[in-house]
Amino acid sequence: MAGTPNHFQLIQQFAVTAAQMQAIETRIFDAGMPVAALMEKVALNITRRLLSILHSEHTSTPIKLIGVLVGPGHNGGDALVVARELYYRGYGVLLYSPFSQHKPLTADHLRYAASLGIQTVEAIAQLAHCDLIIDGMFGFGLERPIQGDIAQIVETVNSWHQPVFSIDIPSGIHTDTGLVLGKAIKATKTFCLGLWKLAFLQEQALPWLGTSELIDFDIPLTDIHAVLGVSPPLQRLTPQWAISHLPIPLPQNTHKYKQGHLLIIAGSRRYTGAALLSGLGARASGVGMLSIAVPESIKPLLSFQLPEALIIGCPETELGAIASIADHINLDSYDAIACGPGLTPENVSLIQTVLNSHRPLVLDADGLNLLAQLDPVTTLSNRQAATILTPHRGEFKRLFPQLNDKSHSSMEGSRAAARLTGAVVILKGARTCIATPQSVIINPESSPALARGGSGDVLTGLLGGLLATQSRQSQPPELSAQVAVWWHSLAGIVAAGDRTELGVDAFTLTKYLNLKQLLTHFPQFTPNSNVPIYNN
Ligand SMILES: NC(=O)C1=CN([C@@H]2O[C@H](COP(=O)(O)OP(=O)(O)OC[C@H]3O[C@@H](n4cnc5c(N)ncnc54)[C@H](O)[C@@H]3O)[C@@H](O)[C@H]2O)[C@@H](O)CC1
Ligand SMILES: Nc1ncnc2c1ncn2[C@@H]1O[C@H](COP(=O)(O)OP(=O)(O)O)[C@@H](O)[C@H]1O
Ligand SMILES: [K+]
Repeated sequence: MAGTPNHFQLIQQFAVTAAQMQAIETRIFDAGMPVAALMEKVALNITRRLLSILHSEHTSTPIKLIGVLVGPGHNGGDALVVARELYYRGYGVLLYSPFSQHKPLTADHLRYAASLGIQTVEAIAQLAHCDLIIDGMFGFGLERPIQGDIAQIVETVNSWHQPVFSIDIPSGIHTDTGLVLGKAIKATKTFCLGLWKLAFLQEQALPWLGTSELIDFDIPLTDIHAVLGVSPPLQRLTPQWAISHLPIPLPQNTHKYKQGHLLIIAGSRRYTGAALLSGLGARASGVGMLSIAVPESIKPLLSFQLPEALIIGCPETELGAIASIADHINLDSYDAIACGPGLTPENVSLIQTVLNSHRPLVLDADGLNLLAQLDPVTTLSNRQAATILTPHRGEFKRLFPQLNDKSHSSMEGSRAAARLTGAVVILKGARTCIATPQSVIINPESSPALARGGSGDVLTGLLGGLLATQSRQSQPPELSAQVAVWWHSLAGIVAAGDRTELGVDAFTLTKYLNLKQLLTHFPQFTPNSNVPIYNN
């Protein structure tokens, strides 16, 4: 039935540590699934996917000979089953295992492979002429840094040019932190097994993971819930979730004010474009009414570019920043306020006025830099209405110097900031985290095409618009944050697909926010379908 998620779609929302994955596997084994049977199932699923890639993708060299790195544990066991299957499908296969000891199941598969006549080589150099390398050295059982001979092997493989497909995780990457333990295989593609591991959500791991995909092996949802809880505090943001919470279709009897009225406070004589880009982001959100407060001198430009918006000219400072909110503006009459892009850090009293309002508020860019000059924790804790902060790493450090611990991941940092302030914290980057005091949701897919001036301003407008509409419908602010982050990054991905990663300036990005065009990529999901995130 359309809109009913299947197992593969349902498990996309979870992310696990090595310990959680082990606990889930233990439950499966305790319930009676034989370890060897599960290994066979997992590896056959990997093989099926691998073969479909080998048959469909145009590689510069046809893949005939495949080198397989075999570790001492069950990651090595998986690799050996894959190797055996590839051998039977007619591929040349060379095994290399630089370990004297293997777990019993892995040792059995190694022995069986030898009995079939699959060749084992004695030196890594003998794999140099393989067309593809499969990395089955270490998975989530990596427990100490890779050193010595194994480190040399990893370096040698990384110096080659053929594709490398890693099983579960590139060997050497820590499953939880995504950090390199000593040395790590640089994969072209990684087949993550069963459930997404935390490393796949950590920016530092991205250069090693290559493209990544999940290989499902039907882990029962009851086991996942038993280990992670029914509402896990850490989740992945999925298209299904975001699409099901888009505020469409509109009620037939709605009117423009019911669809929310957003006030954007942005821009200066120096940063005109920031106000415009936020306005265009808000336009794409479909918000019912849009007002934009800017310094008087840039009002004509905004009026020309956004004819549907109400542009409010404000008194300005000598340098062309907003000096004060125009007298006739009642901040509390809007459904939401988005404040910050292009303001300049000149006027702290402006941000104080905005913070004193009783409306849901998005603070971005100079709005955050101005907030940093106040006491952010006390100021935000005292706010009556919802606040959403959208810092990038630099702004985050200025706002929360007390959380500036380099060992903190984005997920830990954003969660700590949300707990300190009560705000929703969107910590932007390649893997944007959306934190509330209770939970963190991470956007697992984006495009580096967005790493470009002005794309954050677009997000602020889009988010502000959604917040104005959805707060009218009593939706929690984090929901608007999640939908906006997903929508914005999908626009970046699709735009980069059409125009290359260099072709996505912020203005072009606003054109790609066209929802109809974006939804064609997910015909299986229905907007506003109210699917609970932990539906099973
Ligand atoms: N039971 C199964 O068949 C399943 C297997 N899976 C596979 O099993 C893997 C986990 O298996 P294991 O728990 O055996 O762990 P691994 O195969 O990841 O590695 C553990 C082995 O490596 C050794 N080791 C760890 N760090 C080392 C280092 N730095 N240098 C040298 N040796 C080191 C350990 O002593 C141990 O022998 C997963 O990543 C996955 O590939 C699961 O994905 C699915 C279910
Ligand atoms: N490497 C990357 N991959 C994916 N998205 C990125 C990357 N770098 C930045 N982004 C996204 O681009 C946007 C940049 O926002 P921001 O830094 O505020 O830029 P600006 O202030 O110029 O508008 C954010 O949404 C961020 O998540
Ligand atoms: K691996």
